Amino acid sequence: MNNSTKQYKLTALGEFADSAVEHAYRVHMQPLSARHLRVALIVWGSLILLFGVLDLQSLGWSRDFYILLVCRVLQATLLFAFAFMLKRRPELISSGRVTTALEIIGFVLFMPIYFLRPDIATFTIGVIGLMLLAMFLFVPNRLVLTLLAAVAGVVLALVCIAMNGRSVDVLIGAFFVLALPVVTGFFTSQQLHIVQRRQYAMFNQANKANRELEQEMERRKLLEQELKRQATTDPLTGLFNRRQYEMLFRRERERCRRQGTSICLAMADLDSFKSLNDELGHDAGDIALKHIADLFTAQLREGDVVGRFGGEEFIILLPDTGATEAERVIERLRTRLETSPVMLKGEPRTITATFSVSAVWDGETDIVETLRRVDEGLYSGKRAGRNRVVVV
Ligand SMILES: Nc1nc2c(ncn2[C@@H]2O[C@H](COP(=O)(O)OP(=O)(O)OP(=O)(O)O)[C@@H](O)[C@H]2O)c(=O)[nH]1
Repeated sequence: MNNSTKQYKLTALGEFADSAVEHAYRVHMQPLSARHLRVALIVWGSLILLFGVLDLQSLGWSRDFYILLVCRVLQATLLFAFAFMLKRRPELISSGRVTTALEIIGFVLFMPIYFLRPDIATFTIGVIGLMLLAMFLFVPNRLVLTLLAAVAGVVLALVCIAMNGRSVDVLIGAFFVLALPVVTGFFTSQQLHIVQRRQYAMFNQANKANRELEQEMERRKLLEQELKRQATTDPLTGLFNRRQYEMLFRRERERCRRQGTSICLAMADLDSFKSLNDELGHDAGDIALKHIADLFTAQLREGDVVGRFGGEEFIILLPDTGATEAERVIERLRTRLETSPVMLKGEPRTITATFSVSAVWDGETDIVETLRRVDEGLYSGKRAGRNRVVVV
């Protein structure tokens, strides 16, 4: 038996064995049960009043008629009042105690008919039988409580018959007449309880499976985004990696070509970074790389694209920018780097870089061709003494 089957196990009385599940079920069913009960109460009260016409026919405006009328009006008022209350407070039915008390009071108030209308005694027993059956089928309540109210009704009826001096044979006959609807009602209602709870269990299981599926889809989406991020960015600086950069270059190159604007590519190679690593350690070198990545990103326009090409080399794509403007931007970047020391091991450390910048020429659709030229510029910048911008 798996967990879910165990959780929704049913007792012989058609309730969930797990009290928390049973409680949740009753709360779930409360609005519907309250509506059903309100209809049942209104029909029940109306029938009780309607049968007063029959009393009048046979008793006339007699004392007995008035006693019966008071009983009927009391009963109907009680039922209508409860139906009205249920509209505002449907939670009254969730424990079943109020409904059961009402059923027993209903039986008590019904019994005077048996004494005051001996002419229809057999008919009255039949009506009690019908009431018992209706109680099981139309009054939503816990099966065990309905059974309790029904037994109380049968005992009351039998006591009334006995008090009326009827023979044991009549008593036994009445017992069977009343027991039959109780047994029939009990087993029919039990099946209804079981079917409704099975539907509820299935509904909950389907909901749970849906929720799990949604969570799994969400998890996969996040995983996919994370994988994509890992595949496209450099883990240390968060900048685009080489593979992604090549794709972005082609896209921006094509966009600028369509719009008839220029596009420039620049590279920055940190100066003497090896000695920084050797002196302060690899971790300090990482902090410096991160600092430079943040500085470049902060200094450039939103449309500019910064990437890390591995090691201590950065690449900068400047879409919609001519060569003169690009040189100015890159020179500003170089100066800003030179004047923004980074704190390494508690000491400010100035880092410089050699830059090379070039316009992407017509016909250069692949980054490799432009890169070759920019790389040469970088090389000559290093040879010329570093910390400078070379335009190629
Ligand atoms: N901390 C750190 N260092 C790196 C990383 N990638 C590359 N480096 C280091 O960057 C240094 C690059 O050294 P070189 O290629 O000799 O260049 P350089 O010392 O900057 O000298 P020039 O470029 O000629 O000015 C090496 O020491 C690499 O280990 C990294 O991710 N983190």
